[in-house]
Amino acid sequence: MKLLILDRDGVINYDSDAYIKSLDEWIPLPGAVEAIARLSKAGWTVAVATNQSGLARGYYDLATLDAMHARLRELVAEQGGEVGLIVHCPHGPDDGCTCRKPKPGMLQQIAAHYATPLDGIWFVGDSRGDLDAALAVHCQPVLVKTGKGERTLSKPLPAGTLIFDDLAAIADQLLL
Ligand SMILES: O=P(O)(O)OC[C@@H](O)[C@H]1O[C@@H](OP(=O)(O)O)[C@@H](O)[C@@H](O)[C@@H]1O
Ligand SMILES: [Mg+2]
Ligand SMILES: [Zn+2]
Repeated sequence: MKLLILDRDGVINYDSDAYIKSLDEWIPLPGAVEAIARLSKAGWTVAVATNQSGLARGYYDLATLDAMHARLRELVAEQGGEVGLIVHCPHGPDDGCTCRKPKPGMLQQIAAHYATPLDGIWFVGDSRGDLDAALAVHCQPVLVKTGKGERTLSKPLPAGTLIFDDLAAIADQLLL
């Protein structure tokens, strides 16, 4: 199965150290919507695994998060593509959940949904926790330089991590 799993903030849309707290703050990165559409039109399933501790922190509610994801789906659909399963972790760092990256719970949830193994599946993120979540379930860790990617790149990376400028470059590579 051609499955690609993406982190959201810093990969699909701009991220902020102040969190993405409203639909207005949710702004796609250049080329990201087009990249998802190109991939899905070429037969790829593009799923999303995103930490959303802002919910636990009370910065925004589930309706706002859902509106962001509806906007993403709408924009990709306008380009003739579609977005697969979007899974989020609503918990805070101290909640001890199994889904907050770097734990791999969301990746496992996506694999179960599509009844497919995760080995070698690319998981694209901008933070070290994304890369560690990938490694925990034998996904291929992929770092983009957008969002917190440059910050992540300033420290040693897990061996074998693939590095790309942005999601558009990843689509170019996968669609070669
Ligand atoms: O990159 P993904 O997983 O899609 O989402 C990250 C967001 O949930 C937020 O995660 C927070 O980390 P803490 O949850 O406070 O550790 C901070 O890094 C914020 O800047 C960021 O917007
Ligand atoms: Mg991120
Ligand atoms: Zn969680």
